[in-house]
Amino acid sequence: MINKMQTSLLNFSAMTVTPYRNPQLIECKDLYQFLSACKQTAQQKDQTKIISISLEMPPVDPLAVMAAMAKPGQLNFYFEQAGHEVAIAAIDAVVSLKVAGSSRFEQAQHFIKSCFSSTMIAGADDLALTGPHFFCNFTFFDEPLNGDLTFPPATIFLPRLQFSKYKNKGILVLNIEINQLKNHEFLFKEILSKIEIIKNSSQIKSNHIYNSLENYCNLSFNNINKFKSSVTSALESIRCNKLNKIVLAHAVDVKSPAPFKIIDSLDNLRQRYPGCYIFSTSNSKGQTFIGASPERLISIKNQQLFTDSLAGSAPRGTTAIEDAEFGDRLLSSEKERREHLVVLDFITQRLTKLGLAPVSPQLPQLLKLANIQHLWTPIQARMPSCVHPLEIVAELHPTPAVAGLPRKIACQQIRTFELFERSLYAAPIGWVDHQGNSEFIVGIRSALIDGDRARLYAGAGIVAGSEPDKELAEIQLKLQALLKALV
Ligand SMILES: C=C(O[C@H]1C=CC=C(C(=O)O)[C@@H]1O)C(=O)O
Repeated sequence: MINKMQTSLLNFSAMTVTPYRNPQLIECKDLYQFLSACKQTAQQKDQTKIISISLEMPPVDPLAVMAAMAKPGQLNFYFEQAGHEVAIAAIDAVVSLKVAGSSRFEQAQHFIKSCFSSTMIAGADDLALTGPHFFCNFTFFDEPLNGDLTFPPATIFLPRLQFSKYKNKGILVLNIEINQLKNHEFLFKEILSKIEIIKNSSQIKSNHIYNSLENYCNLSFNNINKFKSSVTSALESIRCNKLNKIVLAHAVDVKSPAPFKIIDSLDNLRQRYPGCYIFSTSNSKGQTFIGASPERLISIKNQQLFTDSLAGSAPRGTTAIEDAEFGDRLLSSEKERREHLVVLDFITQRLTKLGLAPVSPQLPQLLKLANIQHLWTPIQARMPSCVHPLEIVAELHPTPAVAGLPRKIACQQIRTFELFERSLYAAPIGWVDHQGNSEFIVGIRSALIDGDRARLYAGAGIVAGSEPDKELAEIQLKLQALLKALV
């Protein structure tokens, strides 16, 4: 049976069971009784398949929890915004869906809705990031070329364990299949042991080793000329009015003397890029997609939608004066402003089409990251309750910040110009919760890690007036920034 110390650690006095949307509050004295109550309630509701229990915990680092608990062969997800003191680790799947094709966002939405309708939600509900969350990654294209299924076009999963930290609070969400409750004594012990592992997750020892390209065997830098010739051809399409804008990317393959360490690389990324969204998502075959993206596709909190137009770039200066000069030049460049406006107009139109009323400032601002600065316009809108977050994702992806305009022609040309599969590069990666909250980022400044090999991706927007050498310099800047953090 549960002992007194464990009971007090879990603070069950604040705990409630909320079956479906009919709040029926049941006070529990300890976890064991609580599980019995869940079992009984679930038996009464015969459609219940999953129980989601949220518990307040000490504010342990979710990356340390990931290091202690994630195993190869599982679906895993990590997400952190260091500047906003929020991080989430999602480990292993209770239920998952993998689909392809043009209806993938719709299928994902139906899957999530149907799972939520058979989930009993219990425990702490007055904290951020409680309750079940579905973690999703979608590839850039809805069908892979050459049957590349490293990551399927859509992967959606409900984790067995989700540990988040928001400011000074830790939140554990356990999602449990109902049949596990049959043996709730065993389950109870298992939960306690997980709680112990989380509490004892030792801190990540930051070693701040930053790499340079010399450390790696570079497998594919020679394609760099191909990138420049693609930019030249794309400029020709723009000149002939076939295209207004296209975003062309380049991939670099590197081989390290030893397997890449995902946790250490994520730790490096969060230290170096606190203003970015640090992420990793692992398939169950040993490959991980990792990155530090400055670009938010959507963030929905309490029915308020936030998104960004992010396009137009300049390097950071080495002195404050040089940095301000680069920033001023970026803000006043007609070419960069045009590249930016295409994205802003597109997002505004797409949201309006869905019945939203987006608002944004008149002029772009500068978003300054450690290695680069961008033109940035934040966009806000109230979310109607009838619109699902994935409808917004489906409508926006891919924006002209990563594809181009007209979107269909740009996407066709990307497939002919780029010699590699984009996979999760520049694609939506994020989560959806049971209350309509959601966060999706665009998977840029990213790499696919497979043992000792990494494929790094970076792209740049091409519009009339773009110069192949400058675009190449921009993507090299982006690639180097990521490469330095991979260890
Ligand atoms: C496509 C990428 O960046 C986009 C986001 C911000 C600025 C961009 C640019 O200035 O070209 C790109 O549109 C990338 O980094 O791979």
